[in-house]
Amino acid sequence: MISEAGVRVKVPASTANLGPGFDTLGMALSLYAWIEMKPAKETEIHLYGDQMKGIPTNKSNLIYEVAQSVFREAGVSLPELEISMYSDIPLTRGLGSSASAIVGALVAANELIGSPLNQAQLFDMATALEKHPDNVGASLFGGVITAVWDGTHAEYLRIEPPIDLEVLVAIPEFQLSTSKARQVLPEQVSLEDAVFNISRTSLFTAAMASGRLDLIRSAMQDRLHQPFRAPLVPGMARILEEATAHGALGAALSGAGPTLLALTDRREQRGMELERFLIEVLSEQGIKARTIWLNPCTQGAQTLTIEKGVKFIDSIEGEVRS
Ligand SMILES: Nc1ncnc2c1ncn2[C@@H]1O[C@H](COP(=O)(O)OP(=O)(O)OP(=O)(O)O)[C@@H](O)[C@H]1O
Ligand SMILES: N[C@@H](CCO)C(=O)O
Repeated sequence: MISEAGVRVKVPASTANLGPGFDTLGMALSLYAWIEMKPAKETEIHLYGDQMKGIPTNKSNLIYEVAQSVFREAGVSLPELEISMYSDIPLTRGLGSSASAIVGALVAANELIGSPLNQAQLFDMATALEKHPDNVGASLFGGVITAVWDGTHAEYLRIEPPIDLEVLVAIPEFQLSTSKARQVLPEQVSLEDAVFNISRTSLFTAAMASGRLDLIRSAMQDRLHQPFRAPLVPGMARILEEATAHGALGAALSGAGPTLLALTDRREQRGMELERFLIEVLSEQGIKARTIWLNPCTQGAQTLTIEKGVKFIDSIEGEVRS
């Protein structure tokens, strides 16, 4: 049954890899995008917020295309849609903007036609579109996700993030597409490096599950992608090496970058020092960056009630401010 009133979905940003868990680990973050979808006579796409610049407003828009893939899968025809989107998630910076758009569109489109697809089907579709399950798993389910993908089917386990875990991100002004950041990776790795990463990914997952923040420092080391991506983000190698001396539990490139992410223990209160360190190192390399303190987001994509008579952007602005 199609909802004529439309649906609204709020979806979190995410960070992928968390150091060693390349294409495997993800964590949802308290930075959001909102998507509203309604049946329409003629397709209209309204994009709001500074982050949406340059995104197409015709049927080539990712949200529209993903929605149509849900309708095809469910055997429903709904070619004309009114889509509104507001996002605080910066594009092409390593905070899962494409994953949040894909997940938001899948969840909204499915809800719009009465939820014929289950969560596992949505996760498989999201992973097939994004090509790896880490960001989409975190945006769909919230929390910390460890996931595998066999090319058809994705499996995951969701871990509740430790309560004292806090996240500092330094978001450089420049963009770095995932495809560019994947092109620099080697096709083969040594057994030694594979073992290095498997052991740390396992330790990170277990540390999250048991609240052992003290293990994060060793667990966040990586040899599979960060060393090769370091030249793309000047200052990154020093930040990854020295962040723990400035109050971080551990640091990583967020997703494919260029955002750098530090995990902290909110009880330790060394945030200012860490923030200054990240900004200074990037600035020495001529890179302007803004920092944001975030929390792990425990809730994945959620459907919100649409208030009658209130414009999309007015109600979202109310929610962003509150
Ligand atoms: N709301 C949206 N509508 C349409 N296209 C979008 C939207 N959000 C993201 N995209 C597309 O996704 C691209 C960014 O994807 P990319 O994987 O390169 O970076 P990211 O998802 O921000 O970072 P990462 O995957 O490293 O966490 C944008 O350039 C844009 O083409
Ligand atoms: N695991 C992916 C995340 C970015 O989408 C990568 O590092 O390329």
